[in-house]
Amino acid sequence: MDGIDHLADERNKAQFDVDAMKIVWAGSRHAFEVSDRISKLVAADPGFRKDNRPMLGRNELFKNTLRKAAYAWKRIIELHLSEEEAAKLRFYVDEPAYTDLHWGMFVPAIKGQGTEEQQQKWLPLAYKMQIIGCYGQTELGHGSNVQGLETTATFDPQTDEFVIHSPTLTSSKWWPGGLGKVSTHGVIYARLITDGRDHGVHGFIVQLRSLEDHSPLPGITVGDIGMKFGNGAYNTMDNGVLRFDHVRIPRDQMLMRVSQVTREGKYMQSDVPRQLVYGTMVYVRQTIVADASCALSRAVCIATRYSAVRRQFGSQDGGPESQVIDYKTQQNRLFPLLASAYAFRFVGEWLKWLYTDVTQRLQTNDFSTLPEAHACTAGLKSVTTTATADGIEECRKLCGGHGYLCTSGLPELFAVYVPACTYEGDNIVLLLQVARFLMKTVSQLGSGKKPVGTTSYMGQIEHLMQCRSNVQRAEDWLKPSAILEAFESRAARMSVACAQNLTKFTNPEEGFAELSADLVEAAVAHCQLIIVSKFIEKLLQDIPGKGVREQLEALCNIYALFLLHKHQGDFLSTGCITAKQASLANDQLRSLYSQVRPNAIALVDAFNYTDHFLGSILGCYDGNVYPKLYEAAWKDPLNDSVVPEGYHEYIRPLLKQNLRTARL
Ligand SMILES: CCCCCCCCCCCCCCCCCCCC(=O)SCCNC(=O)CCNC(=O)[C@H](O)C(C)(C)COP(=O)(O)OP(=O)(O)OC[C@H]1O[C@@H](n2cnc3c(N)ncnc32)[C@H](O)[C@@H]1OP(=O)(O)O
Ligand SMILES: Cc1cc2nc3c(=O)[nH]c(=O)nc-3n(C[C@H](O)[C@H](O)[C@H](O)COP(=O)(O)OP(=O)(O)OC[C@H]3O[C@@H](n4cnc5c(N)ncnc54)[C@H](O)[C@@H]3O)c2cc1C
Repeated sequence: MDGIDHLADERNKAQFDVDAMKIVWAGSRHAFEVSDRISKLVAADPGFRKDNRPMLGRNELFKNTLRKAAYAWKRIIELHLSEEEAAKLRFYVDEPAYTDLHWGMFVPAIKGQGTEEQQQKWLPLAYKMQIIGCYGQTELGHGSNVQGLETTATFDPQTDEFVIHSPTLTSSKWWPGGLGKVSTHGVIYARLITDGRDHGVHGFIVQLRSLEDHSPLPGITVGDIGMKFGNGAYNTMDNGVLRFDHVRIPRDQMLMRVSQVTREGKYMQSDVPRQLVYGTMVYVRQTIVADASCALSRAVCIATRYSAVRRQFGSQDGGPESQVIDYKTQQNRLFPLLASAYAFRFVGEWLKWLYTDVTQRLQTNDFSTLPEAHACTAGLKSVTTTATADGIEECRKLCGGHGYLCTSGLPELFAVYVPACTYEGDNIVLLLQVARFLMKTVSQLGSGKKPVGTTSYMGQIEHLMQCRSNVQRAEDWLKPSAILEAFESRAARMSVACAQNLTKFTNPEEGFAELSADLVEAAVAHCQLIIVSKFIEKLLQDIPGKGVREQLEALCNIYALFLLHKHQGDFLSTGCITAKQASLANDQLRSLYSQVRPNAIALVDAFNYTDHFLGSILGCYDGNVYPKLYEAAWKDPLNDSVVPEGYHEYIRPLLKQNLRTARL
């Protein structure tokens, strides 16, 4: 606007090489270059404008999303973008659309659960978008309890077909994204019934709409489920409702990698575990963890830049007031979120590696690491999305009143992000899955079976049950070994306490239900340990760039000590640390805030977000907030006329009536 960088002084304070940190954040130089190029391409293209979203009505908003999705696809083809580049384009376009479910769930479901033959038939059509698919699992009556789904797929040996049917209102499919108005096909989950026997839930490819005129096929009732939380936000997505009235599909449209139905109607299971039917969810949960760091870093970037611009109180001799970022209370709320964004980035990287490893093993029929992959994706999805949703709202509050304006970008970011705590598995339900995994691990400790992977710390259970932290000075908390021991012993003791309490119940399921709140806390402790330890492992790698390692060490320590402070009840009640040590951790935390303070703006610059992507006046790169806020206000449609519409109908009569009353 005025061409001046109002944050230049802040940028000059940085004690590290920001460009090198950008590469660490992106994951590699190549990833940085792709991300940088595609983000600029999207930002420069008026076809991807998004600032008007909160003002649009649903129909207009949705049509605009359809236009953008088609335009994005056109650009992907024209520019010959690779899959990696296309995925980045989707990310920077920053608008939930049916394509997310097509590429993110429909295609992976066919890849993971379809036979070679089925993949060869369906994937080329899906890759060219000649068919568009959704993931139809959840029903009006059942979401979390997948085994409770009611839709049926009954094999008819006469015709070699399955009959897909919604027997009750509650069996209506409800929520699938892309289903409401767009999808031509869906991977639909239904109870497989052959010869009167129920074999549980399986996936089927079902055509929903005509490829000629888009009308629903006979027997199919389909539509959108209605407006969701917030303006704009997730309302660009057509989450749908769907009912089947005895819809027939050929037998070969059952996804048959895990189990098969023969021409004669015989049900057969491969030697792959039935849990692979849930494989698409494992894949998406892993992507959601990586996405958490993106959403949180975006909110933190806005709040950090604005906190450096915003001044309140503390003016001396007529000088400027204090930057709000210098208040310790602001730092105590903001810097742990900054540290969390980095922590989630690195754990997301690691989880991607774990997922790739499991997928490779599955291809060679090695299923041994599947339970851990399930527990890690479920638990980390839960912990990172909860912290991110809460963190975005905290960032809004950190921006004071202006954070409540749509032009801050934060209300829409919150509204679009918060369903991540529910979709792809309710966060509490997922933590209970982690708890089951932990209880199994604890129960096997005496059996000689060595715990591996993320539970390998349980291998030193005797030590972890009795060790006492040897921290004596605040600086001792900077030692990774001190942090790891505290987090490992807290997690181990909480799990063991739950396992011991469970033995008091004769019926283990009853005990599990009764103790579920404690079990969820144990699962959180375990997941937080994973995040802390993966951050520490990241620091063991070669990290080039002046001062970059030092900044990451400070952020890692902030993340760990902030958690220790927040959950000190756990650490104290399990006897892992003393009250004095908890207090020393807090002293160290304050000193780390002072260390990060001069680097704060550079640490958020390292995310390399364009102003277009941030979509926030408060977070704009040049920090020139006030003129932009002032100018944007005048662009609001309410200011199109000086006297508002409705004045003659509703304001003037009131004023006139008051005049008459006053005269009386
Ligand atoms: C050209 C390119 C363009 C590029 C564009 C790119 C765009 C990409 C964008 C991608 C982003 C994608 C965005 C997606 C947006 C999200 C949309 C949201 C979609 C959804 O919400 S889909 C619906 C999700 N639903 C759920 O998550 C339901 C939650 N419930 C469950 O998962 C299960 O029912 C639950 C809770 C696990 C219980 O199941 P149940 O069978 O009753 O289980 P048990 O407890 O009895 O367990 C049995 C046994 O199985 C193990 N188990 C359970 N789940 C799994 C699993 N997933 N994997 C492996 N194992 C599993 C469990 O541990 C038990 O094991 P035991 O050994 O103990 O027997
Ligand atoms: C924006 C959005 C997009 C979605 N997209 C899709 C999609 O594309 N495809 C699809 O199939 N589905 C989709 N879903 C559905 C989503 O996967 C489910 O909503 C989710 O799995 C949660 O299930 P539920 O709604 O049945 O919640 P419920 O299970 O009914 O949860 C209600 C409450 O009960 C609690 N609860 C449930 N079970 C237990 C338990 N065993 N122990 C303790 N507490 C429990 C939960 O913690 C929660 O507090 C989407 C949902 C949303 C919000």
